[in-house]
Amino acid sequence: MLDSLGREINYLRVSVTDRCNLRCRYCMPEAGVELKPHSEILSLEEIHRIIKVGTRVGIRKVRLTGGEPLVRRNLSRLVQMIRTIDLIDDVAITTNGLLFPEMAGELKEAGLHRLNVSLDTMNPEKYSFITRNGSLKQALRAIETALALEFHPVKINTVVMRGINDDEIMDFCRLAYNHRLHVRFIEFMPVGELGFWSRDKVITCDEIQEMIKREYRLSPWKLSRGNGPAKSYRLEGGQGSIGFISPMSNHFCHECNRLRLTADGKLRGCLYDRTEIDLKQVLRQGGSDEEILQLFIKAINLKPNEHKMGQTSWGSKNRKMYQIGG
Ligand SMILES: Nc1nc2c(ncn2[C@@H]2O[C@H](COP(=O)(O)OP(=O)(O)OP(=O)(O)O)[C@@H](O)[C@H]2O)c(=O)[nH]1
Ligand SMILES: C[S@@+](CC[C@H](N)C(=O)[O-])C[C@H]1O[C@@H](n2cnc3c(N)ncnc32)[C@H](O)[C@@H]1O
Ligand code: SF4
Ligand code: SF4
Repeated sequence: MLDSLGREINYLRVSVTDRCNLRCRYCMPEAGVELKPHSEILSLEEIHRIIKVGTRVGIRKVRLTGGEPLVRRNLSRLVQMIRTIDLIDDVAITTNGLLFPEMAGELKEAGLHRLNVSLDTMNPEKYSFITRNGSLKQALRAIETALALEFHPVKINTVVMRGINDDEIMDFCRLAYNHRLHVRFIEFMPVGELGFWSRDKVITCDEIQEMIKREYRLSPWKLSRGNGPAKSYRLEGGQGSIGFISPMSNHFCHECNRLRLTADGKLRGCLYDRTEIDLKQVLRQGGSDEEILQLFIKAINLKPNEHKMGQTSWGSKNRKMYQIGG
């Protein structure tokens, strides 16, 4: 379905849990995280039903995210259930990867098409610092496993933060040059856990690209699956590719194609905008598919034209990134 700006909405990002096995500094507080009780979280059947109704407004692509999607019990079963919906042609997850090696086989069998692994550094101490105690070794094993099982494409999400990991930009390029990986450099957004964000930590994608161009020739590139908000390039002569996600310096709201479903059943038209539509209440009161469909249409009609990251602050009332799914 087209929204009021003529944007075709065909992508649903589903947060399957607000729990996580890491505590990244920019995303979650170290302690005192208020988690929703299980009864408030959508069941697999509820998620499946919502996605199925979503196909009637044109949803074709689903991403499972969180919190950490791999900590959700029976995630593979959910993938399998989503794959039974004929009109959905792309099922992906965004994950920190730590639990992936043990689950990779069952996810592949369930029909998962592809995954994006978040990795901000390849230095073990820094990884442990950013994630508050995560093991880099485990995250790297996830990437190796994904390549070995021939998930394609395997994307790496790297949030670039000045003074934290900007000295590793060329290392990430080398990773993409030497392996069949797609590394995306993401501008640091003032969303989520703002204590760690500051304007001077933001590095624009233009700056990053300038740096890379001194060493590599880039040619524009389109991936076979999932060309979300990233502008992608092949590194000439290399095996993989790189991409840039620039929500701060050059936002992509005019071509935004997505809705978000929170783990507790709220539909959001925008990562930044606080407006939410309660699907769970309608579902649990015995609402019909037609009623759910109308709420999808309402969410699409309420989608803002663009975010206001530069002008309004995130505010303590907004949800955290782990509650929305990134
Ligand atoms: N501002 C903004 N940032 C987004 C949006 N979607 C994703 N991002 C950010 O981009 C990064 C990568 O997101 P992913 O979860 O990998 O999803 P994607 O880029 O849509 O994935 P592909 O389908 O593989 O292209 C994350 O850091 C997100 O927070 C969005 O709609 N708006
Ligand atoms: C919230 S996480 C959820 C999925 C999974 N736990 C993971 O880390 O991949 C989704 C993505 O949002 C990104 N993210 C979180 N906070 C961000 C911020 N302030 N700016 C840019 N990206 C952010 C993370 O790096 C991650 O790639
Ligand atoms: S970015 Fe992902 S892995 Fe890190 S705390 Fe947030 S939800 Fe967890
Ligand atoms: S900030 Fe909102 S409108 Fe802009 S791309 Fe992201 S979700 Fe879409």
